[in-house]
Amino acid sequence: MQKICTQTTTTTTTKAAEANASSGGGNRTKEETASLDKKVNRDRDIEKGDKEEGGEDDSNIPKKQDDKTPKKEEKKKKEKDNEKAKNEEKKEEKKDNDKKGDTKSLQLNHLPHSNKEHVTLVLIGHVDSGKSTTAGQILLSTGELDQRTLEKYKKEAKERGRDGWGFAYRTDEDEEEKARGNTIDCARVSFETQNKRFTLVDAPGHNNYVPNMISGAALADVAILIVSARSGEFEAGFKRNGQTREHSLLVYTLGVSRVIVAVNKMDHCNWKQERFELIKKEISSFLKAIGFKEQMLDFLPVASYAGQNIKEPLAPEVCSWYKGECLLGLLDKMDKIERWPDKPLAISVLQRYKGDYGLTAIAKVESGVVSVGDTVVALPCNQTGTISNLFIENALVSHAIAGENILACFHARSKVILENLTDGSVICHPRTSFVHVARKFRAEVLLLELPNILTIGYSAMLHIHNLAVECQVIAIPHKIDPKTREKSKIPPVFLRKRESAIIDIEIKSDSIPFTVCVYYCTSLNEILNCCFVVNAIELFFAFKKLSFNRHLSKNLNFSKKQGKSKLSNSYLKNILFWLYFYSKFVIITKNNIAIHQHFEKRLNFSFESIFHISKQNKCFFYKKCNFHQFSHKFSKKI
Ligand SMILES: Nc1nc2c(ncn2[C@@H]2O[C@H](COP(=O)(O)OP(=O)(O)OP(=O)(O)O)[C@@H](O)[C@H]2O)c(=O)[nH]1
Repeated sequence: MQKICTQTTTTTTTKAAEANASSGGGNRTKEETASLDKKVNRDRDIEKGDKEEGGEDDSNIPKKQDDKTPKKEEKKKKEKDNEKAKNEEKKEEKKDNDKKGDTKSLQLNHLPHSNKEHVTLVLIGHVDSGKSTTAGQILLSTGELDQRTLEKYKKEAKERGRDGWGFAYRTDEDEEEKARGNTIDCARVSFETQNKRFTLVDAPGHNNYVPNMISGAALADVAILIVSARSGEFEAGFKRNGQTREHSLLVYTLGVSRVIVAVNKMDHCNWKQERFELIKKEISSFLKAIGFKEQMLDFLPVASYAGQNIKEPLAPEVCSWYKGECLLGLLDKMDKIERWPDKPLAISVLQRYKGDYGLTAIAKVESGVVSVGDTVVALPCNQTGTISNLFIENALVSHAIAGENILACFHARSKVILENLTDGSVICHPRTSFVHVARKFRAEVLLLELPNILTIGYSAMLHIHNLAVECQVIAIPHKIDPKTREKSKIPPVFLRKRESAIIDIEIKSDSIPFTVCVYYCTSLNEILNCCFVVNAIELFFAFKKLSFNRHLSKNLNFSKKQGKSKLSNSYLKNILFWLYFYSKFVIITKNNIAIHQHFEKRLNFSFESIFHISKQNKCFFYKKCNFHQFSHKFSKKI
């Protein structure tokens, strides 16, 4: 899963970074080109340094003025000397930086568009509902795709016998994707509206590529759910195992709270209001049942292929009953996403590579601010490094705040190395008290659509951010009464569908430990208040609550009986767990061999710690305690 996704993002982002690095061609925006030109010119100035001493830079100082008065001449001379000294300084600094692989002196202080809020969107929905077409149409409407290129795509699609797939070729660039007419990997593109900047992730809709979709959606803020209004297509996507349902569950558990439902292909039903209302009613009640709040849902009819209701409101002769915003209008007017720029730094790493700027992480700033020159620590490898360069949308920046998707480059002298900066790692400032590495944790779960039962011993894969690790349910200390919310005193032997319980999870010993950022919130309920989802075939279950309990050792209540579960392994099939970390969930899937092997290759860490929690000033602070101490206490209790 991760491998495939890596390729896509690396090709888009790496290429861009490399293009910048070499100051070569590439698909840059005007601002990027301007900033790079600036940088190159400055480089040249510095290189020329000595030569300019000979008076070549006098062209900037009109000679006539110099001759006017001796005072002025003196002043000019002084200025010139100062400039020379500055050039010398810059030259030295640059030499030094070049040696270190650091280009701090070349940084831009601000992005040209930094006053606009950045939002990451993910396009989700059943296969062929029109996600890629919508992405193409959005890019065309915002000037990120030109008509000529689109015509080329359309022609190519026609030649391949896929007339109508032209728009999709903007994001489905891969040969296989074009040949199949399906998105396989998540593609990332950027666009801007009047008030906002967006990164748009086009996720695959096909059932086979759900892991790719999870990876792509892991860092999204808002989802655009594309539902086809075409007769039979909506029904197929919305049936029990359809991806309209599955993707909605996934994004919810990945922490997305806002969904824009675009009912697409309205041209197929002649813009009939009844069809739209029926779809709206069904999807709305389903999304609310998952846990989305009504006020966070928007519905609009569109016909992406013709670009109707994407950039411009609908003409009355096309559709007289819809009076709301068009898609780009809705996106532009969306409420600000809550961010934590003033909290400690936490950057989740999507992927990493070694490029012209050295070790580079493709990442998202989840909280805090990161600046060029910052000393940071990567977890779980616990290796330090210095940020030498930061890129946002291919532009060099001096800092990046919460919410931004970045390329973070490490100084050549950094201790952190490529092999250890695994996907899903978290970068934070050293000695931060809220990012931790763990092997064990406790969570409250609600089991939805569980065909059989759940007992101690479930083996599964845990996904957090972009990381997947193997884990196991090691205890079910309490069942929770759905009405009173009281915890049972006796540990249940097993759990059934729709039951809620406290369970303890352990990361398997040969697996990479995972890094947990505990986001700040105003009350414990806030951190714990979430919903959870279960899918019938996949047998998902969700951790409703994450509670790194202060008295974990006291509360833990392993039962020897439970340990000797009579249930056979046949029950332990394809599980997906969801664990919520404020706005982030962890997903656990069982028997995902590809992921397992992928991680096994690089698993050589051994962090053993659990959390203790205390509450101070409306924030949560965690102290690590040694796992062995914990086990000791625990075994004493037994
Ligand atoms: N009539 C009509 N067809 C559309 C519309 N939007 C998309 N299509 C067609 O639907 C088909 C699938 O579109 P895609 O954009 O590839 O669908 P997708 O959801 O990205 O597909 P996957 O990524 O493979 O899940 C193409 O033939 C499009 O031309 C629309 O508004 N009206």
